[in-house]
Amino acid sequence: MNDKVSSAKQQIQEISSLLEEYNYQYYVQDAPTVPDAEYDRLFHTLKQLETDYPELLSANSPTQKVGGTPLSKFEQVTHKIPMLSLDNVFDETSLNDFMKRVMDKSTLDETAFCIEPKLDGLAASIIYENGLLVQAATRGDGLTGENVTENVKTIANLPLRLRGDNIPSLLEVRGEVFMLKAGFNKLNEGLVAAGEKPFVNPRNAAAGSLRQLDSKIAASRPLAFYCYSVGVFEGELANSQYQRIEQLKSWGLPVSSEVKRVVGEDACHDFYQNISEKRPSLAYEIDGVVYKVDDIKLQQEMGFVARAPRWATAYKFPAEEAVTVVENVEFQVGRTGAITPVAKLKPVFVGGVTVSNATLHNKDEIERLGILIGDVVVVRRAGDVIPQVARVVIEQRESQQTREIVFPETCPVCDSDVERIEGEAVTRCTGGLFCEAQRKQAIKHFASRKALDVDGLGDKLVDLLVDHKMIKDPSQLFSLTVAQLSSLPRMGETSAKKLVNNLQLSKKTTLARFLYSLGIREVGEATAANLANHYKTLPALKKASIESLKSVSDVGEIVAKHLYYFLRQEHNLEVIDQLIGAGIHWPEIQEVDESELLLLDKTFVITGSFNAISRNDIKAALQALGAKVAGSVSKKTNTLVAGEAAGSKLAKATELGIEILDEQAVLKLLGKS
Ligand SMILES: NC(=O)c1ccc[n+]([C@@H]2O[C@H](COP(=O)([O-])OP(=O)(O)OC[C@H]3O[C@@H](n4cnc5c(N)ncnc54)[C@H](O)[C@@H]3O)[C@@H](O)[C@H]2O)c1
Ligand SMILES: [Zn+2]
Repeated sequence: MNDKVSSAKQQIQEISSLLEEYNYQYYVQDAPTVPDAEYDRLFHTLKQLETDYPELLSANSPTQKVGGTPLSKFEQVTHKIPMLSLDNVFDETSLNDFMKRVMDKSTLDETAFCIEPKLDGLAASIIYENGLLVQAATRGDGLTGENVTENVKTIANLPLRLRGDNIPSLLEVRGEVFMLKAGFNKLNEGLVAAGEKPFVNPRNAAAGSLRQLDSKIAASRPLAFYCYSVGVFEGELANSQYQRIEQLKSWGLPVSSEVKRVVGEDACHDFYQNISEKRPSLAYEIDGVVYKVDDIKLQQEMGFVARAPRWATAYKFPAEEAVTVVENVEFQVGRTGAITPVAKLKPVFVGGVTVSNATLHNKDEIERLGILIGDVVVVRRAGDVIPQVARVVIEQRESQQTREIVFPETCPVCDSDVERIEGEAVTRCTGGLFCEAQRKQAIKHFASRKALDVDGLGDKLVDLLVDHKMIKDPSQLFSLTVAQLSSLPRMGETSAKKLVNNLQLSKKTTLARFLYSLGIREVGEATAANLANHYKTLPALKKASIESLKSVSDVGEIVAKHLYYFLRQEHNLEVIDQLIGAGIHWPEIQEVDESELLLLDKTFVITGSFNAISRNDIKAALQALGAKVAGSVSKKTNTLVAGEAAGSKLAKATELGIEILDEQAVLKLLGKS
C-alpha cells in the first residue's frame, strides 16, 4: 500500500469512528454534541475519500447506512419497505446536477418535481388497516424500527381513524414527527425550571419525546405530525407524489401546506428562495427543501443507492451553527459605557458568512454558558442576527488549554473604574465625561435641550467636532473659535458666529440643569432637580455619601451608587472643574423656610400645551414652591394643570374628581399674571 492510500485509510477510520460516536449521541441519546454542519462536513469528507479510493469502501461505512439503532427497550418492528435517508446538496450547482440526472433518465414530455419543506424532526411509519391506526414505528436503522404506537396515538393532529372515500384497506403513511417552535421553547423552560437538562433543538426534543416508554410523558409533549409519503398499501393510489399527498389530506391526514408541484429549474430555485425568506415565521423548524421526482413510475425506474433514493434530494439551508474555538476574549466599551465581552473566534463559516467575533453579552451570560478561553464552542448565526455562542462543547474541553475570562477592573478605553451594580447585568465604565468611547454621546447629551440647551449644536455637528479632534469633552466646547468652526464642512461664518454666541449664552444655567447635563446614569431631569434642591451647592453634592444620597426624594440605591462612583472618578472631576473654569454658572439656591413653601407635599401633573409659558417653566416654578410634579394621574394627584388639547389625563382627573387648573389659573397661582 502506498503512502497516500495508507493515509487515506487512516483518515477513513478516524472519520468513521467519529461519525459512529456522533450517530450514537444523536440517534440513541437524542443529545448531539456537535452541530449538524460539523457532522455533514465529516460525512462529505468521508464520501469523497471513498469515491477517490473505492477499494477502501466498506459495507459498514456510515455512508452506507441509515443512521439510527433501534433501542432494545422497545418492541422491534420490521419495515416491509426500508425507510431510507436522503442525499443532500448545499448549493444550486449540485441541485442542478441532480435535476439533470433526473431529466437524462426521464422520457416524460414534462418532468415535474414535488417540492416539500424538509421538516426537522424524525421519520415515522404509521399503518392504517381499514382506516384504523394499528401500528406506528420509528425509522431505526432503516430496516428495523421501534414500536411507538401508544406514543404516536397521543399526537394531537394525527387521526386514529381515517375518513372519506376509497381508503386503501392497508395504508402505511410515512412522515415526520416534529415539535412546534413555541411548544419547544415552553418545554425547555419547564425542564430548566425543574432543574433538568433542556433539549438542544426541536428535532432532538421530538425524538426524545417520541421514544419514551411512558406514553403519558409523550402525551404531555407538544408533538405534531406531517405526512410526506406512502410505504406499503393495498388499494388504488395516484401515480404522482403530489397527488398522493392530496389524497392523504382528503382522508384527514395532516400534510404541510407548503408542498408544491412545479416544472422547470427556475420554479425549483424560486421555491427555495421563497421558503428561505418565510422560514423564520414558520411555526416549525425546517432545515431545507426536499425535491422529489413527481412521477411514481420514474421514481421506481431510478431506484436507490445504499442509503437514499436516486429520485430525491434535500437542498439544505446554510448551517446556522458551527463549531470553533474561543481564542481570546476582548472587552468593548459602548457609547453608553456598557462593557461587552466579545469572544475572538478561530474564523468559521456559519449562516453564510465567515465569523470571527461573537458577543458574550455580559457576566451573567458567561456564567450561564460556563465558557472559558480556549473552549470549543458552537457558534450560531441565524438570519441577520449577530453571531452568538450557543453552547460550550464540554466533551472537547482540554483543561490545560483553557483559562478563565477575567473582567477588567478599569475601563479598557479610558482606565476609569468599572462598576456593576447589583441587579444589573451590565458592567459599565464610570468615566462618562472623559471616556473616548462615550465622548460623542456625552457631548450630545450635554448640549441637549433639557441640559445646557445649546442652540445650533446638533448631533451631526458633535460627530464632526469629535471626528475632527476639535473637542474631547464638553468643557472644550467653550474654547472653540469662529475660525475653527467655519473650517468644518457645511459651516459658514455666520452659523459659526451664532454658535459661539449661543455657547456663551448657555453658560448661564441652573444647578439642576448642570447636574442633568453631566449625563450620570439614571439621573434624569427630575432627579437632578431634587438633588439641586437638596444639596444646594455642587461641593455639598460631591461630598455626599451613598447613604446621604439615598435620603433625597426619588433617589434609590442604584441611582445613589451611579452618582457616587461618577463623582469619585478623577477624570470626571477634572472635566467638571474645567466646565466651571470655562464660566458655567448658576444662581445660588436660597435657603428657604419650609413654612413659606406654598405647595409643599402637593402633587401636580401637567398635561396639554400652553401659550404664554412652557411646560418646563411651569414645572420648575411649581417645584420651587415645594410641589412634586408627577407623570401620571392617580389618586395621589392633588392638581392637574391642563393646557390646550389635554386628553386622557384630563378625563381621568375629572373622573377622580381632582382639582383642574387651566393656563390662566396656573399663571395666577404662580404669581405670573
Ligand atoms: N449533530 C450530530 O451529531 C448528528 C449526528 C447524526 C446525524 N445528524 C444529522 O442528521 C442528518 C442525517 O440524518 P438523516 O439520515 O435523518 O437524514 P436527513 O435528515 O438529512 O434526511 C432524511 C430525513 O429527512 C426527513 N424529512 C423531512 N422532511 C421530509 C420530506 N418532505 N420528505 C422526505 N423526508 C423528509 C425524514 O426524517 C428523513 O428520514 C445529517 O445530515 C446530520 O445533519 C447530526
Ligand atoms: Zn471608559
